[in-house]
Amino acid sequence: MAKVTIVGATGQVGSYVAHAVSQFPHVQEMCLYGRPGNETYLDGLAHDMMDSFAARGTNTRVTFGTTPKDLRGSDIIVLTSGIPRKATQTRLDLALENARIVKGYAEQIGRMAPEAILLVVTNPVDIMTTVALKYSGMMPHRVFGLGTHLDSMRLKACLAEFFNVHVSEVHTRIIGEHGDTMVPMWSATTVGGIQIDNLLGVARLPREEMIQRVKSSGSYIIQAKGATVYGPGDAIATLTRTIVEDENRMLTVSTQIRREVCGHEGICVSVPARITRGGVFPIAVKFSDEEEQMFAKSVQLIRETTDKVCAVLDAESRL
Ligand SMILES: NC(=O)c1ccc[n+]([C@@H]2O[C@H](COP(=O)([O-])OP(=O)(O)OC[C@H]3O[C@@H](n4cnc5c(N)ncnc54)[C@H](O)[C@@H]3O)[C@@H](O)[C@H]2O)c1
Ligand SMILES: O=C(O)C[C@H](O)C(=O)O
Repeated sequence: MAKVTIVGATGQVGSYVAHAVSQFPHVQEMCLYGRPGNETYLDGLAHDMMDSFAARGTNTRVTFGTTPKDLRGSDIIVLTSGIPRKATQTRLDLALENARIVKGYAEQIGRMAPEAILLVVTNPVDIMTTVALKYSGMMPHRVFGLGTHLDSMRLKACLAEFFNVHVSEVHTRIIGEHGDTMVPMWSATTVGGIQIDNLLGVARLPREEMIQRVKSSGSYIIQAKGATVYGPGDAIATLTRTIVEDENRMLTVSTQIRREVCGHEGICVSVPARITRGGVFPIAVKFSDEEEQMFAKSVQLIRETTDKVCAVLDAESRL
């Protein structure tokens, strides 16, 4: 049984995730965590969720908190606090402002719940995952980011539509940055268990167009309705369930890589990783030459931005 805490529960993504995750049988307590001053909102949210659970027959206990001691006893913490981008911005535009928010929460979590597993959602997620890892002082396998799991699901939806099959027939993965330098792993893409290059219809597959659609999906949805909620929310819920129920799945999430991935190390970026109740562990994989080159560019961009952001945070801490 597990206590799951959603930091940023007053936000659009946080509140949806809290509701979605509470349905899983092993979630005993759902703690809605927010900033001091938001107690009334959080209490209202807790009551609204309890009504929903009564209607659905869910037995999860809902609590809320705004002070660090409320984080104690958490098995999984999902960090969604931060500014969302406007349709005209890139995720990288949010880096410094959100890094300050993530640093503050990471320090609290590192003090109050160092044994929890921390799932970072705040954008730009790869950079925020390194910030969370660094300032929480937690073990690398206990801190990971949503990364390209959402992008992989978006590509899966495009492929299912193109091949006119149920989504469960499609397996595909995207690695690298949750952003413009993301890398589709066509080498690991199958439909009905068949590698796509062996499918006769594949010649017509508009690969570049599909990847552009995945890359622009977030900004398209933000422009149309203000925020992406259900896509990320259910991607986060899947990852949380994978941990709580110890499903031992291999998914692409942002995790600190060591030299096992193309010789890069010391940065959080999405690669295939084993996700268990004990934590998240990157897997040594051989990529195609093209994937490896594209992945190197993605790592370089993330590293440059992460270094800049951490230098500012460190300078501010010394003031
Ligand atoms: N990684 C992904 O795929 C993904 C998907 C969706 C959203 N996101 C990111 O998640 C974050 C939240 O998105 P949202 O749509 O829920 O936004 P939202 O505006 O609805 O919610 C923001 C949350 O952050 C909190 N917050 C804002 N400023 C804060 C501060 N200075 N200190 C502490 N808390 C603060 C708010 O109280 C609220 O709980 C954004 O950074 C967004 O880009 C990431
Ligand atoms: O695009 C965004 O800013 C939100 C999120 O990263 C997404 O891809 O839905």
